[in-house]
Amino acid sequence: MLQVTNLTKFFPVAAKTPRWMPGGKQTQYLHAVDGLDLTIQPGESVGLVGESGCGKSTLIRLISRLLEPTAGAILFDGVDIGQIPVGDFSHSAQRAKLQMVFQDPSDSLNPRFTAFDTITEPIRRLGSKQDQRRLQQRATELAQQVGLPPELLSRFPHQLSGGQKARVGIARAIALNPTMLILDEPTSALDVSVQAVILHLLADLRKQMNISYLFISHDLNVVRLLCDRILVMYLGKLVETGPTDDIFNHPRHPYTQALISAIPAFEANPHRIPLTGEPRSPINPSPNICRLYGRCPKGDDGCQQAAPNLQPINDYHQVACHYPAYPQ
Ligand SMILES: Nc1ncnc2c1ncn2[C@@H]1O[C@H](COP(=O)(O)OP(=O)(O)OP(=O)(O)O)[C@@H](O)[C@H]1O
Repeated sequence: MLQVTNLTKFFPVAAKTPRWMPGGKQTQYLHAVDGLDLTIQPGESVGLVGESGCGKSTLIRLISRLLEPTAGAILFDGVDIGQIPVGDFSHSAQRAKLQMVFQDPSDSLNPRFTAFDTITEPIRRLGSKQDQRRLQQRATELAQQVGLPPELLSRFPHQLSGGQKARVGIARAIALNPTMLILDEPTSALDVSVQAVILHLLADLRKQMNISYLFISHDLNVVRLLCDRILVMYLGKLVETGPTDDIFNHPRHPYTQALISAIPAFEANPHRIPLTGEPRSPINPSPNICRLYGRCPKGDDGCQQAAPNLQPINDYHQVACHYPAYPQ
């Protein structure tokens, strides 16, 4: 269904070397996505997890052709969509089959569109031509499928609750019977009780429609509920992949272990490994975890001590790996 090979995105960042130094000012590159391979089978639900700044959004913007890759191929349903120019992709046949559900429904819905306009927009843009009565009928079917009362179809986003807006975004995404959905933290902006309802809706839709999911989340519990397999991303690379239960029960990579041990529990966990940005705990000093990746403006000494392999470049920390040799 989806096969990504050696996908790479480098962003140019301002060079730190002053112009007057030998060699002059050189452009350096931030390796947001760094030679990444992944495959998703038909009907499979795959979770992508990783800390803030590891490259998740860049990866999905590449797959959904919102960004041009530096290198690599993106094969979707046998077509190398990486070759379709970014401007043409939104009108292509592949776009109809590859849909997205975005993070915050309040931000992603057009405030000037009613729920009906939003849900039927992909049909009008990419589907077969349909009269208004048929569109109304399809919008009602979709609203029922996602649990949105059809009488709300005439409302604008500001007249809907967070959960209702999330349902509108999902109805829009499934309007053209896609084979794959990319879900970018679809429930992170919702309060916890609504989150659970929307996650169950997504699980049900997958069963009914046999759609593949690429599900991005910070929340491992959410991924556990919805995904067959997990990809763990760190500094632009996949550092571990495996069936969900294996990743939870036997995480192999130190970063995955840190992520899993950070899942909130009722009792304090003495073996918890601090994640990036957290103060190191006296119980587990965790010397190889960079606490400041992406946030340290000048590569400070504390950071150097916390991660001896760290090599600050410009305003970012670019490192091959903070961890000791890891058995692949
Ligand atoms: N257009 C850009 N130009 C330069 N750097 C960028 C650009 N977009 C993203 N980056 C950098 O690429 C890295 C990866 O960013 P990305 O948004 O993909 O991370 P993320 O894992 O999605 O983070 P979050 O979970 O916080 O959304 C970050 O260091 C970010 O600052």
